Amino acid sequence: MHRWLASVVRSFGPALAGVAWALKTQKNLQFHAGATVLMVVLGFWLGLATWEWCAVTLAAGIVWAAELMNTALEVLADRVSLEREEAIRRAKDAAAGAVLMAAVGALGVGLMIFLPKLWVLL
Ligand SMILES: Nc1ncnc2c1ncn2[C@@H]1O[C@H](COP(=O)(O)OP(=O)(O)OP(=O)(O)O)[C@@H](O)[C@H]1O
Repeated sequence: MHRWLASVVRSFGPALAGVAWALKTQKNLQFHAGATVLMVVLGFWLGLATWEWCAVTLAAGIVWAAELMNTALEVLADRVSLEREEAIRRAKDAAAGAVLMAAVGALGVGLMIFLPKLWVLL
């Protein structure tokens, strides 16, 4: 149990370094970070219910995960070849598509939760 816990904690180091590196270098992730901060501020201001926090947290987490996986795939693809390759184009496009789908889902969740509350206030 103690060894298992120690290895779990040790694996946080590289994982956090990966997030930090991606945040420093990837403009899209910086945009997601800004959107996440805005979401949290708005959430506290509007007093979201627990289930609403669950929905927006899950939606934001999926977008972060998709963007980080997209970044990982881009790094690996560029390591494989910097030449124009059909397979690399398809792989990068599919990974970018995953981010797009996650972002569309998150936008839908955000609109459904935040819009009615903002509407009442305005
Ligand atoms: N080696 C390649 N061969 C063929 N097409 C490529 C190649 N590299 C990039 N592309 C095309 O250019 C697009 C953008 O790829 P790029 O690696 O520049 O991502 P990016 O602009 O950094 O994307 P993101 O904004 O998600 O970080 C890809 O989706 C793909 O269509």
